[in-house]
Amino acid sequence: MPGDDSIIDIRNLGLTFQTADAPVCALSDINLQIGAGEFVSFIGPSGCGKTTLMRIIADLEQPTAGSIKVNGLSPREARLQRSYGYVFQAPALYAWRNILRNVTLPHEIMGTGRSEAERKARKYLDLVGLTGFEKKYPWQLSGGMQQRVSIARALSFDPQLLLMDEPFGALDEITRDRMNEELLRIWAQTRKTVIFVTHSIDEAVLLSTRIVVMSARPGRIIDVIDSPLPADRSLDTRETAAAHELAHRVRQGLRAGHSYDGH
Ligand SMILES: Nc1ncnc2c1ncn2[C@@H]1O[C@H](COP(=O)(O)OP(=O)(O)OP(=O)(O)O)[C@@H](O)[C@H]1O
Repeated sequence: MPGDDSIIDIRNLGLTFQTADAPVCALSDINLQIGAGEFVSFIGPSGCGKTTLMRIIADLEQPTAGSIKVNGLSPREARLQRSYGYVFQAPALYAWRNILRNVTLPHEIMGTGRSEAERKARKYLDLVGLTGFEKKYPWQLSGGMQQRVSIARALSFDPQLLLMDEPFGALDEITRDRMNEELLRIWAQTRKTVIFVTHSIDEAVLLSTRIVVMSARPGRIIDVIDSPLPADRSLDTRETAAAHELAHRVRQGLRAGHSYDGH
């Protein structure tokens, strides 16, 4: 269990959006600590606040209750220190820049010298298996490959923490399986702390060391499950009895969470 060295420390956190008609309570009473090297997935019904929670961690939204620390810092300080990389559902690549230049862009903005930016970009493109594609443009790559570029870009600052918001949600199942394998490999190699949002029970089971099950709006934590699966995993791990049991518990949590729906 993570202690004071938590990468993420969330206490009694809530967020209510003030909208024109009525306040929208997106998150309520969230408590969670995440330690270094964990792979934590958030799973829950649409609209339960998963993206909002990621956005709070990334300093893109401000909580209206409670507190949050990222790497021991406020989200704003953590953002300024580039403590995390963010991978969105869509790859968000620039069509007019080739793959190498897409990864070097944030470094250029930060004022990193060109050769250093390229060295980093090449290193992380290699890690995600895209050596040889540096000169291609995004439209010349498949969806899975484009998402690998955005993972390389997120990793290229060598952040301790990787935030991934349904990164493979738009991919077909076969590509998604391959990306899951890739991510297992990258995680084993880099030991980043990963926070991962998904709608897929299979994906959460395969990848996570902990699974956080959330209820329908207002998003609350229904269950936090430590994975009993071995560290060394492959797609076949999903077929084991332990994985089936884990999936069953996630499903039960999701079902219980739905009873909050409509209050
Ligand atoms: N800026 C905003 N103003 C008002 N309401 C918002 C705002 N952003 C999000 N919401 C609402 O807060 C709730 C949580 O949204 P969020 O996108 O975090 O859910 P989610 O769990 O990520 O959903 P999905 O799985 O569909 O991506 C939703 O009901 C959404 O409509």
